[in-house]
Amino acid sequence: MNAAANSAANPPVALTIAGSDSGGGAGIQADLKTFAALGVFGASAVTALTAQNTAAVRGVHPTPAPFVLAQVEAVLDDLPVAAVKTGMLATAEIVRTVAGLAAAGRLPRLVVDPVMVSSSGHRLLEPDAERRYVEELLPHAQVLTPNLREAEVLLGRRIGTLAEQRAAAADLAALGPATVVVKGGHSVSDTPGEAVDVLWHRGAARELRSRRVEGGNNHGSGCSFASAIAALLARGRPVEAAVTEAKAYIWTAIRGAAGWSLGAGHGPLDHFGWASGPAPG
Ligand SMILES: Nc1ncnc2c1ncn2[C@@H]1O[C@H](COP(=O)(O)OP(=O)(O)O)[C@@H](O)[C@H]1O
Ligand SMILES: Cc1ncc(COP(=O)(O)OP(=O)(O)O)c(N)n1
Repeated sequence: MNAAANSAANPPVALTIAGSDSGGGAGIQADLKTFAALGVFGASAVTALTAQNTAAVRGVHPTPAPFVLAQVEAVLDDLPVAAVKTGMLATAEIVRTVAGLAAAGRLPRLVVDPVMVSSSGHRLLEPDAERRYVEELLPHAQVLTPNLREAEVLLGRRIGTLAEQRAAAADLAALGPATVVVKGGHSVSDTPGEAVDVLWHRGAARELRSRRVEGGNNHGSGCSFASAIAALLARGRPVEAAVTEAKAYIWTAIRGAAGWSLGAGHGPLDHFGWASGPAPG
């Protein structure tokens, strides 16, 4: 079957290239839930197994890079993938493999979430893979979505204020991605009470502001935000609309889970709006 063809009767298809979170809150599990919630059929290539729950990452078992390639090619050779999201890439070899696919033009509407460290503090990317992101993968990203800490690593400098967050978005765009969102879930000092993301698009910075939801259930918020952007791109939204709608989606998902007590650590999100609709079961 021709992977580029998609009948009008079919749902849009998106692919996530990311790690598995056994706890179900982040990684491919969050990505596939987000795709489904936004009306997109999700395919996946698993870059690593993690033994993880809401409180800790207990172990990481990366996939050999050639097998990541085999998964991605199996999907691309068969399904009409309209957008791709990358998350935890784990090793320098996997970053190189994904960058090679992107350079060959095989990853449409590529959203890169440069996952490096979990909120529980565990490394999810080999340190020597950080340079490869900058040199090999970022030039092919359509949208880049670092959190503040990841933006600091990619640029090699501290980001402590909103002005610095805005400058970071511009400087990251200069590395190649057409659009950059520097996420503010881990707030800079001058935006208390708010989650302020900075969107760099078409040469200008814009702030996407929302009230900060208190309660601490935000495990997988970065994964789900990037997946929402990819899903909305797969549905044909222009980039700026996709990012704005993804911000609204993630706020609702975080707020919906604010009263949940799933797990002893940072709990997962309400991807399907269960808190505001009929309760499951
Ligand atoms: N407590 C919160 N209240 C509202 N929005 C939040 C909160 N935490 C994160 N967000 C939003 O969720 C998205 C993911 O951000 P962030 O948590 O910084 O990413 P990551 O999970 O990669 O660290 C962003 O749009 C951010 O503004
Ligand atoms: C397998 C896996 N991938 C990514 C993450 C990080 O998730 P993210 O949404 O970026 O942030 P936190 O949930 O860690 O705040 C992960 N933990 N596991």
